[in-house]
Amino acid sequence: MGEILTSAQMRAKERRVMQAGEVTGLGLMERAGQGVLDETFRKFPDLDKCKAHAVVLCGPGNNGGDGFVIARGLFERGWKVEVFFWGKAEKLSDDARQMHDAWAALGPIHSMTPQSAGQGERPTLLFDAMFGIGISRPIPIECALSFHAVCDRASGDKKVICIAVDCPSGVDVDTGATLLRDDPSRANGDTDPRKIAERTDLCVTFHAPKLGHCLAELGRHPVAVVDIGLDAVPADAVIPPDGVTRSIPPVAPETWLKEVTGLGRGGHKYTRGHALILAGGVGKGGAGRMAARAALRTGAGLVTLGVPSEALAENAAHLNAIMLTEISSAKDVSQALEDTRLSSVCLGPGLGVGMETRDRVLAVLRATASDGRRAVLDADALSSFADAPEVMFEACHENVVITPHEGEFARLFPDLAEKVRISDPSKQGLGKVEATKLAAERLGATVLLKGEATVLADQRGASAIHSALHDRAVPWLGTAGAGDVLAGIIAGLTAHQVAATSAMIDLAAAAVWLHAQAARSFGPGLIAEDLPEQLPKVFRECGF
Ligand SMILES: NC(=O)C1=CN([C@@H]2O[C@H](COP(=O)(O)OP(=O)(O)OC[C@H]3O[C@@H](n4cnc5c(N)ncnc54)[C@H](OP(=O)(O)O)[C@@H]3O)[C@@H](O)[C@H]2O)[C@@H](O)CC1
Ligand SMILES: Nc1ncnc2c1ncn2[C@@H]1O[C@H](COP(=O)(O)OP(=O)(O)O)[C@@H](O)[C@H]1O
Ligand SMILES: [K+]
Repeated sequence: MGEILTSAQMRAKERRVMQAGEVTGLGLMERAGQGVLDETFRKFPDLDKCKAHAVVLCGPGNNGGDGFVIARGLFERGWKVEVFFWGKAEKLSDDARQMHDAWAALGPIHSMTPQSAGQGERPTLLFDAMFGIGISRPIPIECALSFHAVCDRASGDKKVICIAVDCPSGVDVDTGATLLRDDPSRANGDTDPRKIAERTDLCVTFHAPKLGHCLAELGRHPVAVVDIGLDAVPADAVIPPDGVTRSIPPVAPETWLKEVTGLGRGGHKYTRGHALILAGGVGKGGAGRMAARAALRTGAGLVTLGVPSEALAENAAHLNAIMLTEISSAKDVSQALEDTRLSSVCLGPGLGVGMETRDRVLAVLRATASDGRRAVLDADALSSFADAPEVMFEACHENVVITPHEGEFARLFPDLAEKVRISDPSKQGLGKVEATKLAAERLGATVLLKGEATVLADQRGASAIHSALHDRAVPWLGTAGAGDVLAGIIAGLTAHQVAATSAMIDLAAAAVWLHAQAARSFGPGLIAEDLPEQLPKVFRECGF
């Protein structure tokens, strides 16, 4: 599908499809509940053959409605099913009420308390259908305790397999954060709602992943997406295309990569572009050299490393295909960029924090402001503006991408970073995606916020997430210099003439994918130098 939705977008979509008469709320709920079962048995095929024991915890909203469908589906398969309900039947929505009543005709509904839920034998499966995308405040402590009481029942010693319906209860799917109570002393041990996500083995969501599913905070369980028939109405009939956060990689990464980057097309070295990478002084050139090598391996026709005069000898001893030039000041930067064959510039890695770097950044931004050339600002190029970020914001333009990690992001956007730490949306907390979008708007350029989940946003409101979680996890990418290589890959991709028509955010997203793919392909033991050398294999596998 390739789209990642917010809870509001999901609801808008659901409403639109129902208005179109394509499906009823009851029909959606039935498909949702059955879909959870299908995905559960796909993930745990051995359970499909047995008639085991399950507990379903149902909440007061439509998430609970899905739970009653799940209970009925399991009962019809011959399972022993216990249902606990937190809420009042008369307050349920019509759809959830009907599902409640349909279950009530088959089996008892127990009131959910930690005491009642803790009785009896440990089940094979526990379905958490307490709260889904409608959560607006931290979940009741009794619900959290009931969940754990089932997992920890004294009778039996097997691990209970926990399935989250739509999301682990208590998680805000727009941010991936768990809503916490004000009083931290009441959020310890099993009363800490984050523990539910930690114990979750599989989360089954509907139609499309939500933002929170793609961000690391939600937990490390796999997420399955089931089709509940909402594709009858195209997404952009409901939400403008730029409003939907895209998932990187999309469904067909190779085709996407070719379209966005133009890689694999013909041309000579000048049409493949010339990237200029600025590196630091004596003994500080490694980061810049790695970025330069990544740019060359990514397909820039030429790459020049610009270093201060005193570092020329050191760098000359390290370089062959990469050219070397002296760039000792902001004036040298401006002069170098008078050569318009230089089609992309990358600066930051190893450059040093201070006024000199700041001046070089401003020289690059001035030189590229109106001629379509691209600039990548990373590391020290960003930290040098910690005292005066607005100076950088003022000079940035749509052909710039900044690639901060969370620390660098906080230096430039301290107010946004602070709000990301607040988990309660009623206190103006922000998710990582929303914060990145606001940062990009402020900057007037593309922001690439790195991490396990890398979030990208641009000045037009477009956004994307590359989620290195679950089957795409590459923890070994957390190695010194990996970010320098990413900056170089972007410089390499954006240097290319055929990439001139692609939006910066798309090229940066392609770079993030190539970077992670190179790390996946190399495997554990990876060091940053290995990344550029792994790119040819990745390109071959993509059919270039
Ligand atoms: N949308 C779709 O496309 C589809 C949605 N489907 C399913 O519906 C789910 C969304 O349902 P939902 O909107 O009813 O919200 P849900 O997550 O059940 O929780 C809200 C309820 O909890 C209550 N409540 C909240 N916080 C509380 C607290 N701390 N303590 C106590 N109560 C609290 C809140 O009460 P209120 O805030 O109004 O007082 C309300 O009653 C979704 O996740 C998916 O599973 C599928 O069936 C098919 C397609
Ligand atoms: N656990 C992880 N899983 C996936 N990617 C990671 C992980 N840790 C780090 N990365 C990626 O590695 C890179 C690290 O960049 P950065 O923090 O700038 O490192 P450095 O400054 O050492 O180059 C980023 O692209 C980031 O997304
Ligand atoms: K849930």
